[in-house]
Amino acid sequence: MEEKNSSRFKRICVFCGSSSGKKPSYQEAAVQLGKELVERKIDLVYGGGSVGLMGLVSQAVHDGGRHVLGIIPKTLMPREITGETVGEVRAVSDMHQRKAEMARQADAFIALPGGYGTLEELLEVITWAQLNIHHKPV
Ligand SMILES: CC(C)=CCNc1ncnc2c1ncn2[C@@H]1O[C@H](COP(=O)(O)O)[C@@H](O)[C@H]1O
Repeated sequence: MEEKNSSRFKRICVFCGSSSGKKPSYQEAAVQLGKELVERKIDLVYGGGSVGLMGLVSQAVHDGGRHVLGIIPKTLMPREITGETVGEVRAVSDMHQRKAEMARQADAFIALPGGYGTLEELLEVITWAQLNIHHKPV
């Protein structure tokens, strides 16, 4: 069978909810996106949580054997990590550093459903693109 890759993206940043959301379709989409990244041989960078949609997408990518890089402020660890996280977890000092590091590590950005946090992260990378701070697809 022909392989789906080779994507021009090595690692994609996914922004998504720290909760699972109201509709099962959100959870399905998170798992489906994770599998799609695996199929295209793309690694993941994300906010590092094990909760909600963040947990689902990171688990799917990790289960498929791709590298998962989670970037999380130390202070958020008790709140957004329950049990084990998958892949590599990098602790940073604050939210700004987290977003900067996620943006630096990614070749492109994808947002799934989420709350204010997801919206804020997405809008930041959109405005950074508008300001020519980066030229990565959102
Ligand atoms: C309204 C506003 C601009 C608030 C600023 N607040 C935030 N800024 C940046 N990241 C956040 C903020 N709130 C939550 N996050 C992060 O965004 C991720 C998704 O959160 P959410 O479930 O979509 O929520 C979580 O990892 C969370 O730590």
